[in-house]
Amino acid sequence: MKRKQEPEPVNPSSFHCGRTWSKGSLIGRGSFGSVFVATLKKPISPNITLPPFMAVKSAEVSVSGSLQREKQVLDNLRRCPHIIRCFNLGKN
Ligand SMILES: Nc1ncnc2c1ncn2[C@@H]1O[C@H](COP(=O)(O)OP(=O)(O)OP(=O)(O)O)[C@@H](O)[C@H]1O
Repeated sequence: MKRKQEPEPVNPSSFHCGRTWSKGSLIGRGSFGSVFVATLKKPISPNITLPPFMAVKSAEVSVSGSLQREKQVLDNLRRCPHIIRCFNLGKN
């Protein structure tokens, strides 16, 4: 059986709010952050395909450790088709 090709990691320095994507309306709030619609403005590179609409979680720097752990869990589960992919983690 052929294994699905690993998605290329997104370079954090090229994933900018305002340049690469723009923040839209609030979708919901969780224990340590708020989630907004994110709309892709322009492709990062021809090799990396991002969806036209994504969800972006915004939180205070004080809880950035929790976001990092959440990304780690999502990265570990990236081959599961039922788990969302975390494209990037960054400061704005
Ligand atoms: N990838 C996503 N796509 C669409 N909606 C999302 C996505 N992630 C989160 N949401 C929405 O935003 C809300 C808040 O999400 P968040 O991950 O911050 O917290 P939670 O997982 O619901 O709760 P908690 O942080 O307490 O575990 C969710 O309940 C959901 O409605």
